Amino acid sequence: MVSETFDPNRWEQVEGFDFRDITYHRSTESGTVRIAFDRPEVRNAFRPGTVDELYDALDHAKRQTDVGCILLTGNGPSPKDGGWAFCSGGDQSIRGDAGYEYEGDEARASEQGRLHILEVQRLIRHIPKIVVCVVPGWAVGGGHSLHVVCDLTLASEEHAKFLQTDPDVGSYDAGFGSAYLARQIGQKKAREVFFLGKTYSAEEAAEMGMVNEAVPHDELETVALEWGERINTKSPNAMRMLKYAFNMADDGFVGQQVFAGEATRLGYMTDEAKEGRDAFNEGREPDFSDYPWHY
Ligand SMILES: CC(C)(COP(=O)(O)OP(=O)(O)OC[C@H]1O[C@@H](n2cnc3c(N)ncnc32)[C@H](O)[C@@H]1OP(=O)(O)O)[C@@H](O)C(=O)NCCC(=O)NCCSC(=O)CCC(=O)c1ccccc1C(=O)O
Repeated sequence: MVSETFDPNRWEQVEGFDFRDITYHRSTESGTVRIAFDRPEVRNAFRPGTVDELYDALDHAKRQTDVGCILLTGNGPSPKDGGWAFCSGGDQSIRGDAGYEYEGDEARASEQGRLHILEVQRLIRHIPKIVVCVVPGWAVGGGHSLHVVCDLTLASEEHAKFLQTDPDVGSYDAGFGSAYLARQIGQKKAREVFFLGKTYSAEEAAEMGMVNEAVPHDELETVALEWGERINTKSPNAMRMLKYAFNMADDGFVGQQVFAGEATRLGYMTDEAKEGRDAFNEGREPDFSDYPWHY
């Protein structure tokens, strides 16, 4: 069993990977993929290998031109105590003095401690698809930050709980996890999340504006798939440009660069740009006289 909320009839495993800490499936019905943390016995805490796998799956999903939606979730429940989690952040049991350390992998044992979940955050931020965080239980610490950076969040009414423990363990996501959270729920509330470390239900998180919808636990993945189907009916160009437009105001020159890159791609697709390319390759002056100065 992948997860109690997972319907095996609606998914097929993506071939070519041998993941240990995550699962990766593609919908049999729409251009939606499902990537899930698979360490339910530790509330889906991530270790460096988990982060590597997550990055690889997201990067693979990014390159599928018939996929418009990525569901990021956590498998469960825990076989130990039945508890549910999306993700409880960095695995504290393998945290070294300078980051999280590879374990059980002698080839990588000599590597520096890693803090590369931030690379995953940036990939989610810039991936030209809609990423929906599907929260079946705890979203805590670095797991909370991951939900913040996703485009949408759907949560289990009964089991989802949102909590920031970063300062309890001497950690601080001073990027999207905090500053972008403040954009979503306001400065006072975001400071409350970190400075008081209260636990919020799915309903409270929706009221605060950091969750889009809370639905019954049994319907969580059905609704998530419906969202995926809905997203996939829309224009890929429009969705990509909108995502980058939403990001741009907060992302400075990097946001502008990502948006502008897509604008350049659209430009390349025009006959006008092709004339410039063809003229160069044919060794002649370009003739743009057929192309209007649009206003
Ligand atoms: C998540 C809890 C609130 C759940 O509480 P509860 O339901 O009562 O369950 P427990 O009995 O506590 O836990 C069950 C079981 O799971 C183990 N476990 C839970 N979380 C973790 C974890 N994060 N690491 C390791 N193990 C974990 C727990 O020990 C139990 O094991 P047993 O053997 O059964 O006893 C609660 O568990 C909790 O508070 N967990 C800790 C949450 C936490 O503090 N997470 C770390 C926050 S810091 C972080 O994530 C930094 C990472 C990060 O994103 C980052 C930030 C800035 C720069 C870089 C980075 C980066 O790249 O990493």
